[in-house]
Amino acid sequence: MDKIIVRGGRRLSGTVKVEGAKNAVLPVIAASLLASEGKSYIYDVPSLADVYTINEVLRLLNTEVIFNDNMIQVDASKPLLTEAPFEYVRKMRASVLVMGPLLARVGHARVALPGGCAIGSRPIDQHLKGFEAMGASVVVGNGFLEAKVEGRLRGAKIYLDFPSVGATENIMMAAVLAEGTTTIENVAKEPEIVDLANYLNAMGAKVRGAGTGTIRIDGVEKLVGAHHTIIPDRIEAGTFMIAAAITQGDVIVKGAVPEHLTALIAKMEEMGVRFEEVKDGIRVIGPERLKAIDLKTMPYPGFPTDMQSQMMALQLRAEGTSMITETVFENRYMHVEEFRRMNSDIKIEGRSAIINGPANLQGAEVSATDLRAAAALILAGLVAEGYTRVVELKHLDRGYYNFTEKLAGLGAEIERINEDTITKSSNIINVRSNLA
Ligand SMILES: CC(=O)N[C@H]1[C@@H](OP(=O)(O)OP(=O)(O)OC[C@H]2O[C@@H](n3ccc(=O)[nH]c3=O)[C@H](O)[C@@H]2O)O[C@H](CO)[C@@H](O)[C@@H]1O
Ligand SMILES: C=C(OP(=O)(O)O)C(=O)O
Repeated sequence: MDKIIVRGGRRLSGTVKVEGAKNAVLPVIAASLLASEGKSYIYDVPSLADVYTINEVLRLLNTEVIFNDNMIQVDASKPLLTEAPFEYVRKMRASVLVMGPLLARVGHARVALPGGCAIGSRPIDQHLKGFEAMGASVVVGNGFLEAKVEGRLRGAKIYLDFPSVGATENIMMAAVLAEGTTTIENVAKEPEIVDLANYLNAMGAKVRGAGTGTIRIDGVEKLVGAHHTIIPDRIEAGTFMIAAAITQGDVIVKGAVPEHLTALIAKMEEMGVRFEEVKDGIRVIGPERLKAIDLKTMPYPGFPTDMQSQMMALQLRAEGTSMITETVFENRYMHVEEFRRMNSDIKIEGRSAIINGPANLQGAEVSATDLRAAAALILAGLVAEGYTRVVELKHLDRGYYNFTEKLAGLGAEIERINEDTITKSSNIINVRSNLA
C-alpha cells in the first residue's frame, strides 16, 4: 500500500507547472466517439488514473486509443459497441459521459448505474431528462441504464433544474448529431464546458453559447476527428496556490489561467494572500498571518466545490472563525474527521462547516476520503508539527499527476513510499518507516 509522508515546516518556493484539466479531458475523450471518420488528436493530456479508465472504456466500445507523451490519438471509425460495465463506472462516474455520444451515433447505450459515492448521492436524472426530451426511451434494470432511439435523436428545448456539469456535457454530445436544433437552458458555465464545445466545433459540430446560461446546438449529419489541446487544470492550479499560501511561500504556478480562478483568488486575497500575474501563470505570496473568511461553494463562476477541502486547510490556519457552506454536494465533508485527527476545531451544522482557527496542526495518520480531500490533507501536513501520513492514495491518483514530486520540487519535505517494498529501500526510507 502506498503512503505519503510529509513533515511540516518548509516554506515553498519556485515554479510548478500544471497539467491539462482532468475534468476537461474526460468529456473530450468521450466526445471522440462521435467521429465516424478520421482520427482525433488530443494534446496536453494528463497521465491520471481517470484518463486510463476512460481510455479503457473507449477500447471496450471498439475504439482504438493510443496514449503517448501527453497525447491521445483516438480512432472511432469502426462500428461501436454500446455497453459500459460497472467495473469502470464504479471507478469513475465520468464513464456515464459515453452515453450521449453513443446514443447520438448508434442510437443505443447501456451503462452501469454509477451508485453512490463519498461526496454525495449524485443522481443523473438531468442527463436522462435531456435524452428523453430528444426522443430516447430510457429504462433502468439489472443495475444498468439503457437508452435507445429509433433513427436519429430530435432537437428539443431542455431546461436543467440545476446547472449540472455532466448533464450539460452529455446532452451537448447527444445533440450535436440530432435532427434540428437543441436549446439547453440553465446550463453549467464551467471552462471545461467551453473546452468541450470548442472540440465539438472543431469536429464539425455547431454549438453556440458555451460559457453562458443557454447553449444552442444545430445538429449535423456527421462529425470527423479533430486536433484539440486541453485547457490547464484550474483545480490543480488552485491546489498549488493554497500550498504556497499555507506555507508562507512564494510560488509561480505556471499554466494557471487567472480568469478561470476568479472566485478562488478573490477569497484568498480576502485572507491576505498576494497574487501577481506573470508570463504564463500566477505568482502567489503567502502572508505571515491569514484572516478568517466565509465562503459558499456554487456552480461556476462561483467558488468551486472541488477547492472546498483544500480551502478548509487554509482556513484552519487563519486567525478567527471561518465558515464554509457547501451547496453543490450534500456530503462533501468527509475530510473533516481527518482534519480533527490533526488537532483542528471544526463543527458541522447542516450544510455549513464552522472552522475555529488558527489550528496548531499536528501530524497524524489520516485517510483520504476522496480526491480533493487527499490533496487537502497533504496541504495541512505541509504546516503540521511533525509527520503526517496519508493513506488511500488511489483517490489522489485519479486527479493529481506527480503531486509528491511537484511539492518536493518546491522544497516540501515529502515522500511517497510503498510499504511492501520499504524494507529493501534506503536508510532514509527505513527511518521514515519507523515513523510510518
Ligand atoms: C468529471 C467532472 O467534470 N467532475 C466534476 C463535475 O461532476 P458532475 O458533472 O458529476 O457534477 P454535477 O455538476 O452534475 O453535479 C452537481 C450537483 O447536481 C446534482 N445532479 C447532477 C446531475 C443530475 O442529473 N442530477 C443532479 O441532481 C449532483 O448530485 C450534485 O449535487 O462537476 C462537479 C461540480 O462542479 C465537480 O465537483 C466534479 O469534479
Ligand atoms: C469530484 C471530482 O471528480 P469526479 O466528478 O470525477 O468524481 C473532482 O474532480 O473533485
